[in-house]
Amino acid sequence: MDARFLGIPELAEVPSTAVVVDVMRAFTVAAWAFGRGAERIVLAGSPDEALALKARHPDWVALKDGPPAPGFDAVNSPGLLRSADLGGRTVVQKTTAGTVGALAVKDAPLVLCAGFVVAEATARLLRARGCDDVTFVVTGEDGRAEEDLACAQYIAGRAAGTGTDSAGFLDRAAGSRAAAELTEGVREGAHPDDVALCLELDRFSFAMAAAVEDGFMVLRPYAVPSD
Ligand SMILES: O=C(O)[C@H](CS(=O)(=O)O)OP(=O)(O)O
Ligand SMILES: [Mg+2]
Repeated sequence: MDARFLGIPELAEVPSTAVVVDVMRAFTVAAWAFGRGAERIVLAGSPDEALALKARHPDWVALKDGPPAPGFDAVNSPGLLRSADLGGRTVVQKTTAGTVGALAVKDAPLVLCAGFVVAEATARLLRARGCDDVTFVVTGEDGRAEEDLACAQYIAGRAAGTGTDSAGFLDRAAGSRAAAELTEGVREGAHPDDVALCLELDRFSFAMAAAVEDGFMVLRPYAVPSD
């Protein structure tokens, strides 16, 4: 497999297959939302767009990163979301890195969003589709976020079938700046279990695929058959 690892500012062309990685915390949160029953996640381009969607659809669940904010129902924390009942709900998500990365590749024919919690399912889907040219979007810190790069490289290894061992990749993520900021309380809207939840390898068996629907980038769980 031909894999490249790019930060959001480096995305010059539309990739044929994009895997957008945000371990801490957007796509760990997205996976938990599906795990708690959400039907779909609309990826919003701005807080104002998220609030406008919420105003039009009061039953939708508006979520953004940072501290709790007026008009939003939830924050970007797996620890805080894991007990929510989201059965059948539509979630609107806006974050600093993850949702921005997915929107940056919205024209790609296949867009997967991933973190360690859906790593194997994502790799399995890449294998099943025979994707041999994959752009990994390393969303954090303009492509330098260690947790996202480690996860992207891990998924690439698994997709290539090289028998990649997870331990070193998870250690890199555990030692990342994002993990430290979450642990030290620098990032707002956090739960003490967030880092551990973001490092829970293959917590979920589905992958997550995003596509444009009615003008919006919509993320849905994707059941991947075992190979
Ligand atoms: O909520 C997060 O952890 C981050 C926010 S920031 O990087 O601390 O500003 O957003 P994400 O898009 O999930 O990386
Ligand atoms: Mg992040």
